[in-house]
Amino acid sequence: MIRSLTLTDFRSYASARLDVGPGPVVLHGPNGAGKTNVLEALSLFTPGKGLRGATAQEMGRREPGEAGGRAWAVALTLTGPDPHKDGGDEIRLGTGVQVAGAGRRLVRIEGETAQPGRLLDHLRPVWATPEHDRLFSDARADRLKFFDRLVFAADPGHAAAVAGYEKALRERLRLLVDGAEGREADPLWLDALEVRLAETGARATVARAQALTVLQAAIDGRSDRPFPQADLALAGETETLASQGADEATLTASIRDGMVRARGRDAAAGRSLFGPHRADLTALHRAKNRPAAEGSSGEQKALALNLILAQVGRLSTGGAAPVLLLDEAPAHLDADRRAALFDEITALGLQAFMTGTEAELFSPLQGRAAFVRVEGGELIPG
Ligand SMILES: Nc1ncnc2c1ncn2[C@@H]1O[C@H](COP(=O)(O)OP(=O)(O)OP(=O)(O)O)[C@@H](O)[C@H]1O
Repeated sequence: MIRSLTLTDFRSYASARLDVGPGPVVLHGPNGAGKTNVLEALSLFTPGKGLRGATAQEMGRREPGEAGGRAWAVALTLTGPDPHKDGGDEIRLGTGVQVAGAGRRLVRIEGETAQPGRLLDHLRPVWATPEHDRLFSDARADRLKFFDRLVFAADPGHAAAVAGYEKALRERLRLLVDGAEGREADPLWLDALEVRLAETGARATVARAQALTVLQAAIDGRSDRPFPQADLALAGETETLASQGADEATLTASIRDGMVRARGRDAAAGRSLFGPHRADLTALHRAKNRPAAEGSSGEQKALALNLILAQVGRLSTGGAAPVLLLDEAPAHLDADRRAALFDEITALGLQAFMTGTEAELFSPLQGRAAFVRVEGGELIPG
C-alpha cells in the first residue's frame, strides 16, 4: 500500500509531498494545476512508459525560458505485505534522473538500482485516461499497446517477448529495404531474424490469448454491475489460429511461413505488413450487439472502465497490489455510472487515485475518500 509520494523537480512540482491512507484519493483543482502530473508520477512505478508515454527529459521541471528539463526524482514509501511488522516493513521505491537531460531514468528499490521489472513485486499501477474514451475507435496500434499493458501486469515475460519481437521486426525491415534498394543483405541473418520473430511472436500471441480468456471471464463475472460488458476478441491471422486452439509450436511455424511469404511485399511497401504486431483488440458492446468502435465517448469509456475494473479484480487475487489511477474518470459518465464507479472502488478496497476539476463531482465519496486540492504546485489536504 502506498503511504507517501514525494516529487522533486517533477513536471510542474518543485517539491511536493502527499501522505495517504488505505482508501481512495481524490485530486481536484483547476485545469493545468498538476493533477495528471501526480498520476503520471505514480504510473512510473511499473516497467515501460508512464501514463503519458513521455520521455525522461520531458518530465524534468522547466521554468519558463529554460530549454531543458532538470534532474528529477519521484519517491514512494509503501507498507509491505506484513501489516504486523510495525513500521519496519516499509519499502522505498524511487525513480528519476540524476543528470539534467539524461535519457534513461533509473529505478531504485530500497536505495539500490534495480531492473524496472522488479517493481511488479511491489506495486501494479493500472490506469485509465481520457484517451480511453475513444479506445475502441482510435488507432489499432495504441489499442494493442493498451492491451499488452494489461497482459504484462500479470505476465512480466510478455514485455520482453514483445520488445524482442519489435527489435527483430525493425532489423528485418531494414534488411529487406536494403535488399530492395540493391544493397547486399545477408540471407542467413534474415533467416535468423525471422526465426526470432516467429518464436517471440508466438510467445506473445499465446500470452495475449490467455490474458484475453482471463479478462473475458472477469468481465462476464461482473454481469451484475451497471457497466456495459464487452465481448472481446483478438483479430489477426495468427490470433485467429490461437483462438482455434493452435499450440505455440504451430503458431511459431505459421509466423515463420508468413514472414517468408511477406518478404517481397514488405520490401516494396517499406512496412511490415504481416505478423502479430498487426493484431487488434476488438470489442462488441454486448447489450447493444454493436461494435464498441461505433459507441459514443461515454459508452466507450464505460466499456474501457469495465475492462480496467476486471483487470484490477484479477490482479487483486494474487501478487502485488494493484493501484488504480483514473484521470478525469467522472467526465462523460452519467450520475448513475459515476456513483457506481465510486461504489466499486470502495468495495474493491484498493488504493485509487482519481482526478477531476471539481470536488463536487466526487461528492458521493465524501467520508469514504481523502480529498486533496492541487493548487500552486502544492498538494493540500481538503
Ligand atoms: N516539464 C515540465 N516543467 C514544468 N511544468 C510542466 C512540465 N510539464 C508539464 N508542466 C505543466 O504542468 C501543467 C499540466 O499539469 P497537468 O496535466 O497535471 O494538469 P491537470 O491538473 O491534470 O489539468 P487538466 O484538468 O487540464 O487535465 C501545465 O501547466 C504544464 O505547463
